[in-house]
Amino acid sequence: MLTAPDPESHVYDKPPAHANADWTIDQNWSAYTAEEHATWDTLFARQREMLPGRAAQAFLDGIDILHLSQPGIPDFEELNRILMDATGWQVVAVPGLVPDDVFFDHLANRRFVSGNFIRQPDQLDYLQEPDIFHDVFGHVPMLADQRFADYMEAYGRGGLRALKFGTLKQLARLYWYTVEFGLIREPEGLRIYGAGIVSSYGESVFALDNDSPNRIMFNLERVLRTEYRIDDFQQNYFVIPSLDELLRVTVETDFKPVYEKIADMPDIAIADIIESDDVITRGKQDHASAQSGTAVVV
Ligand SMILES: C[C@H](O)[C@H](O)[C@H]1CNc2nc(N)[nH]c(=O)c2N1
Ligand SMILES: N[C@@H](Cc1ccccc1)C(=O)O
Ligand SMILES: [Fe+2]
Repeated sequence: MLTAPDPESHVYDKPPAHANADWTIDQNWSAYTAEEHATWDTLFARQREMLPGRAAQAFLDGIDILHLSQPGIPDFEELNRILMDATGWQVVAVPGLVPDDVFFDHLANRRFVSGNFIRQPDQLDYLQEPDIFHDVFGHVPMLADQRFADYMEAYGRGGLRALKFGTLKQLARLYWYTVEFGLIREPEGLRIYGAGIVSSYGESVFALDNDSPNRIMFNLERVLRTEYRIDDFQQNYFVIPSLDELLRVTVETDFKPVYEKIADMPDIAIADIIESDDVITRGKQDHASAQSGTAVVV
């Protein structure tokens, strides 16, 4: 069984005994039970029904290129043969959240880290930490796209730089609002490509159709300054005009002067709209205001 009975059990401060020095472990694919494979199939079937007309073209292409519609939890050995061939990326298993420098180093070397455990059948809709469904179904299809593959590698290098500059908080917001919760404008309309959206049944509808969140055209400085919440659907989504444009303003831009410029500027609160915003939808924010309790803001 590769399950997560206790969320705490997947957070470590040094590699656990069964892990390698770079925190990777064996996926141990043959240990998945029939029930665990069935959980993957249930999640997959639900999402694939949702995604036509919602997911970005690059994401849909990735599902096909990687043969992800085969039943059962993917075996990384098989998946990596195709992924390596497509873009030179690999998926490696880790026991849970790994430290920032380890995470960035893997990305910079075209290795995407994935949890090897899958959520329990009573956690289909919500999970605190990334399991293999989020990590593989959510993230890996985009890695079959050459442009996104280059973006993620450059992000890893950028992460190692940000650690030196003390700007991790700002750079992590870029990951959040693109890799995890990004929207893209395609000829037929807005589409989702962020892994946190595409792997979520509820958010894949909410992010596009609900009138609660803001949808704002992507602007680098703006995103680096914007707080985010980790406990509920997002209150802001940022829309990139294309993957080429995302690469132009990130991979081809030196962030050092950007970090210096925004160092003196205030952070932007989660749902605020600022004057320079190119707003697509001004959200009513009724979903957020209906929730009790305070948001966990980062
Ligand atoms: C910004 C920071 O590096 C980021 O949150 C990292 C930390 N460690 C991680 N570890 C795993 N396994 N997966 C992740 O997505 C991350 N994210
Ligand atoms: N170009 C950025 C790094 C980066 C690349 C791609 C995505 C995100 C960040 C820097 O100079 O630090
Ligand atoms: Fe993720």
